[in-house]
Amino acid sequence: MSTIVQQSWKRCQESNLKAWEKANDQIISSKRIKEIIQENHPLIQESLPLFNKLAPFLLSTEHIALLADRDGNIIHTVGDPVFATQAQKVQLQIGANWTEDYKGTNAIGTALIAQQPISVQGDQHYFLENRFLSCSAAPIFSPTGELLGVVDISTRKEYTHPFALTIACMIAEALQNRFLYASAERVIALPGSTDATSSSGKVPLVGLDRDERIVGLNDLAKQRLGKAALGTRLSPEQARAGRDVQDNRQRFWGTQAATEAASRNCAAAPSQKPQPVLKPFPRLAGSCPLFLQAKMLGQKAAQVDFPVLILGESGTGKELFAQMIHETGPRAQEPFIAVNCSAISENLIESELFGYESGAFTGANREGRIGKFEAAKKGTIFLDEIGDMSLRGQAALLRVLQEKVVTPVGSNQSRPIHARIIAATHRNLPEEIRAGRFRADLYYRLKGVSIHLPPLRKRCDIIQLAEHLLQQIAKDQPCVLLPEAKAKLASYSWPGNVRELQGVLVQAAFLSDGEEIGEEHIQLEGLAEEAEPVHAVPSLRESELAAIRRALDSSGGNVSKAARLLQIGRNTLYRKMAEYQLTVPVNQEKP
Ligand SMILES: Nc1ncnc2c1ncn2[C@@H]1O[C@H](COP(=O)(O)OP(=O)(O)OP(=O)(O)O)[C@@H](O)[C@H]1O
Repeated sequence: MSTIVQQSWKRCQESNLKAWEKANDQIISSKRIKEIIQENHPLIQESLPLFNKLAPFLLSTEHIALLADRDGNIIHTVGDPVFATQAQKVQLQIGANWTEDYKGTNAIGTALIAQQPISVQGDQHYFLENRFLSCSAAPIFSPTGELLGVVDISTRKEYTHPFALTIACMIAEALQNRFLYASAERVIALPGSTDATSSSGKVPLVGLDRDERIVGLNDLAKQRLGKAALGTRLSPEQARAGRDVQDNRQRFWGTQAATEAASRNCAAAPSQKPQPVLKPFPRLAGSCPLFLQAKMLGQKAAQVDFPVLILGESGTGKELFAQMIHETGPRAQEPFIAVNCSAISENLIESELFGYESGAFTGANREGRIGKFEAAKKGTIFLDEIGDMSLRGQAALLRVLQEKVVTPVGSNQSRPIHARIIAATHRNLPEEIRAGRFRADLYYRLKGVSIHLPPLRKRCDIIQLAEHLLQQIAKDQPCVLLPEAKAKLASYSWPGNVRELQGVLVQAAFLSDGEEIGEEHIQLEGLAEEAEPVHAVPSLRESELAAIRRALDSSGGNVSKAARLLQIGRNTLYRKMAEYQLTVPVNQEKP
């Protein structure tokens, strides 16, 4: 174990965290997540292009990349949905806090404290439940040296990759450079940057303001000049010898991919290529970060021709999503043909998909019929419920994907196909593959880009979505949701997702017979009482109270120690204890 990890374990033990117990698994409230995302807007803004560039490479590798703010809150993730689902079981997801206080030794929390890049592998995690993970994190600093957050790459411990830490460091460094470019009038590379340092792709960069004062340094420049150089002027010799690089930042990226990302997204670079314009998905409503993340992937997928696999529970909007990808892409003028694979009987699947010749089988149309692939022409074929397709159908489909031709039943002439393929399923395909019900080779062919649509119960924008749907339902007579109705909608678990919400709202609009929808008009399936509260998110006050109780427990009533654990001042803690009417037993109270 590295010293950093050992020190972290010691901190966890001193804080009385029990490795075998469940780690604190609170997810912050959706309102607070929105605030945190707002507060970290520049960090997210700068990170998005890098994360988006990385995302396709993570897709089939069971890796995810995460961005956490300086307080350890996860604010953005991309990567393989299969691993993302496993990671969610230990709250490695947006809205969770991964500081050591909550999650013990882990890459995000420990990198924040150590302020250094770190890998935490399997058993090095403090909590037993996290020991299936392998995580590598690198802190992100502003050009003036403040800690802004952490980039983390995580996977299962069996898939540990030695480059994960390097990639996390590269992203953190790239982000730092982006901030430097954004904050400085001019950026120069210090002399000597073409020697030994350049082989590592690193260059000492100095950001200068209009008066030629140093306003930012990257790590290497900080090592050279010292942090005290901030606010001073470079010596005339240094300034003369420095190379102006404001327009050449792509040199500082180690990889071609990163180079492209840099040149595409660097706001200040005159040589900037235009950003690919992502077209809006007009009919898809929602503002939840989980949903927006999926939407952004969909918008990007619309611009390219890769196969797309949309995953999500029934009623989450998979078909509508596929339509949006089609309608906003270059094939929009061509047909969109949806096929429900679960509704076609096994022996008709070939004739449905590939067509048949006249007299191919009893009951067939006399003239024959073209199949769905040909009907889609140069448009999109949407294979819904692909997880329910028979193994025979899968074998036939795989052949078509490999050979790009179809042979109608009863014919020996194959015909080329040109349609783009989007598939969707509510099933867990890796599990289906393990059970022998789905072909792995077909899965990998279909999942060029996989997009996971969150179930409604995990979304924090239910009310916004409800209001959007209501507008569509009651076009002529606008309806308003009263606060109690909103509360009822927000506290239901929505097993039928958006489709169920739509149905409930149609009924509510009908029952209310007027402009206002009250609680009594919202008729749920009677599951509400059993259902977990949506998101199981405690309020901010509840979380704060729980954190304070826990800190006091861990510190055995020592208020100073509890305040340190909470990273607040002792007086603040006393004030909050008074506010929550918390007392420490007299015999336990220590200064
Ligand atoms: N984000 C959204 N904004 C507006 N309407 C939505 C959204 N998501 C889903 N819907 C609506 O919800 C209904 C169900 O969506 P859709 O049929 O696309 O779901 P699905 O996941 O394909 O369902 P299934 O798996 O059962 O086929 C549709 O009427 C769709 O228009």
